[in-house]
Amino acid sequence: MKVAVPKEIKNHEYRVALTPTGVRELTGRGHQVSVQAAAGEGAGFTDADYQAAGAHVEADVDALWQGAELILKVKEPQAEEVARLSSGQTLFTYLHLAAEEKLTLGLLESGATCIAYETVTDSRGGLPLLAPMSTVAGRMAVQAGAHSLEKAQGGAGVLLPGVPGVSPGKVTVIGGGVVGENAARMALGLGADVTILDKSLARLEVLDDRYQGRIKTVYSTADALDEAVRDSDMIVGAVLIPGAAAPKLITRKMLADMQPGSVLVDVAIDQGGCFETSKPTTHADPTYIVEGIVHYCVANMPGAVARTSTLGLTNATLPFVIALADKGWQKALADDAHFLPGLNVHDGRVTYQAVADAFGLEYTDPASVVG
Ligand SMILES: NC(=O)C1=CN([C@@H]2O[C@H](COP(=O)(O)OP(=O)(O)OC[C@H]3O[C@@H](n4cnc5c(N)ncnc54)[C@H](O)[C@@H]3O)[C@@H](O)[C@H]2O)C=CC1
Ligand SMILES: CC(=O)C(=O)O
Ligand SMILES: [Mg+2]
Repeated sequence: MKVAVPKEIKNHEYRVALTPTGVRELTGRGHQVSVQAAAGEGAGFTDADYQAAGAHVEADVDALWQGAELILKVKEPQAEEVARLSSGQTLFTYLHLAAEEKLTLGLLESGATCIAYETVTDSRGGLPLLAPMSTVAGRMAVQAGAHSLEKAQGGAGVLLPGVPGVSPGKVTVIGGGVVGENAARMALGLGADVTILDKSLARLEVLDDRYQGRIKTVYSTADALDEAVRDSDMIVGAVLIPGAAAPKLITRKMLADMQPGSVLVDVAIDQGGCFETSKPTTHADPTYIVEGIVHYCVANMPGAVARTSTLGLTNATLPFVIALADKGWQKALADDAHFLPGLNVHDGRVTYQAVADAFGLEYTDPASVVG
């Protein structure tokens, strides 16, 4: 199969979808891999590394896209990438469609087959291609939030660990999944006073058992959210309803109850964000202030630590990439009930229920298109 790896073009996105190690796995199976010139640079891989693994390094971006059957990316396609996609091509990347109507319509119009990393499942109820980047983003969330608490960033001037004789800062994490647990671990490591809210009692039980009371767990209700808003120096938004737009859990009105200079870190921004006042920001300009509250809403947080993130992401995606290249998308998805929910769009049809629901579009069962 002809596989193409474009250079990512989203603002400050330095990850790459395939490493030289991945290229070697594919070329060893007889596939042809083209990698855009400098695609791996930000993650520490040179064109020569890719060539040594058997890739063709392509400087002409038009030729790269036009010659591809399978396109591997990291971030959701930007407008100029959507314009390059055509019917008969398969795209495998993060999509986050429920938060992006224009992108959804563009992919439908392209006629391409679009498989999302973030809706592939596993036998333990997890999201194996989201989890590595959620781990990164959760760990980064507290670094970013702690920096945002500094006065020069508009923050309240709170140092999370406190000092002897001064209480630590309070961090509340809403959603105790992969992002939430990793954020909580970092905050705990810094010496903050940490609480996790979740709607899943089973998940709170796991966290309580794992952290033995060092992290407080609270069942998420409107009352619990009101209390979190009044008490927290930092709130991390880490909820997910797979494939769907995030619920708005903190409204603009609730910001008035927060201490000025408190910080909201909305990691769930890639699914639309879980705070009413969130809007996507970039690494170039990551924060803004609403009602005195600092908002950090970067939708591609792991891109800033591209070396670690690329290695973590590609460890998880490579087996699926190999299946797509070896078998073609139809058989790869038909053979694996956990890969099948990755299919979001095929030949002008939406094949993921939550995306169809988000925009009132017709839903097609993915099982019906894989034959
Ligand atoms: N901004 C960025 O760069 C990145 C963003 N993300 C995003 O972070 C979000 C969280 O991802 P994961 O932790 O992997 O998901 P997850 O599925 O592991 O965890 C989500 C948790 O939210 C809980 N939840 C759902 N609705 C809730 C509610 N109303 N109140 C409280 N808890 C609720 C669930 O029970 C679950 O425990 C996703 O939107 C993901 O796409 C992930 C990586 C990078
Ligand atoms: C999950 C995601 O959107 C990211 O890693 O950028
Ligand atoms: Mg994202």
